[in-house]
Amino acid sequence: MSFLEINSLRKVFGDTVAVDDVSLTVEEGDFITVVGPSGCGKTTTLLNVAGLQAPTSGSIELKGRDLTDLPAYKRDIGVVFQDYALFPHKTVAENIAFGLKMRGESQSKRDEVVEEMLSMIDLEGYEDVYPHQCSGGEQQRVAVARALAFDPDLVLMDEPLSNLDKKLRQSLRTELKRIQRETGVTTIYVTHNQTEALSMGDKIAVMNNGNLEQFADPKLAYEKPASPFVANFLGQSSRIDGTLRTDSAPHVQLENGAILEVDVREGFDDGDAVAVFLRNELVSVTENQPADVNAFTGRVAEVDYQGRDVIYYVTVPDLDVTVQVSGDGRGTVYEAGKKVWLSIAPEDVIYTASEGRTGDQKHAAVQTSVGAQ
Ligand SMILES: Nc1ncnc2c1ncn2[C@@H]1O[C@H](COP(=O)(O)OP(=O)(O)OP(=O)(O)O)[C@@H](O)[C@H]1O
Repeated sequence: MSFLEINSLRKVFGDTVAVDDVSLTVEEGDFITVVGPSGCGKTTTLLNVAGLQAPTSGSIELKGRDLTDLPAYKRDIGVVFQDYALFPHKTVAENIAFGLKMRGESQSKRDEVVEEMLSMIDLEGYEDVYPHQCSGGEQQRVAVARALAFDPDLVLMDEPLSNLDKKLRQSLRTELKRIQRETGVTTIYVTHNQTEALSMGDKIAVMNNGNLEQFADPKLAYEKPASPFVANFLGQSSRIDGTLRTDSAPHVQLENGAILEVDVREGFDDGDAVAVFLRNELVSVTENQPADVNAFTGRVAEVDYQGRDVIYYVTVPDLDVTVQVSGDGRGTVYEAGKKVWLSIAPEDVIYTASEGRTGDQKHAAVQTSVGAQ
């Protein structure tokens, strides 16, 4: 039995299937990130776990207890939602102590916990301050403290950092991870930001269209995606379709006859239709022909200089696609029209079982990921 078990969760609103069929098991102390494009069912999943919505079907068990008929306030679950604002007319201390007060804890116990929480979120001395006197980042830290103060079994966070600027979001990410490590509280964290999901999660759940596409260690999901959707969603890459050949030099045979050497992935057989994803940071771009096996010549079609990095869109006739690659912005920056060589090591070539091709995919070879920030 796992700490949290979500079994075949389904939630339908009229004609809309918000969550189709999601099953997920979470171990105690884990920090799980849930990521996926807008409307894929992340928030609905969380609301059902929190008890703020009732599932159409399926069940949720926490510590072996079926939560289905348990109201939200009896679930021992702390929530931090993007629009779940602090109580504006209560001080920071009163906000943090709210759950404890509801439980009938004494004033001295509440004061003790508030002090402990304020120290944890680095806001000592903020007891009597009101939310409107706090910055956005401070308010979110107070919201986290409020969710943790009553020592919940589980904490659910829905895009808690999305209203903050990039720099603050990065520092709060680190802080949230530290707080979670210190408290050891099992946490489910929803975001549409892939970097956040990969960097924060002990495990990452990738959702699409109300379903769970992959639930795995972030590195595994990034390097061995379970589906073309996951490969495309986690990271920037260019897609090419072909057929896997697992003879002496394993390779993917592309439709135009070109060959990309690859490592063989467990579970794949000779003749499988595969979708190859060239991660833009794993493709090298050079002026001279490299000695590597997977080397292709092409022409720079577009240059996107970003300071430290430079992104090139290189048209490669042999691969029949425009490949997106990142180069070093600090060195020589190639101009549009320049002839260059692209190469990628066989072990860096990512592929998944192809979901069946449509005519559109061939022409949409440059796949930028959705929602990257
Ligand atoms: N109360 C509701 N009534 C009707 N439809 C809803 C309701 N809540 C969600 N939906 C629909 O269910 C689907 C999933 O929504 P949900 O909010 O769970 O997605 P999400 O992945 O959290 O999206 P976002 O990242 O934009 O917050 C969407 O199509 C949404 O419009």
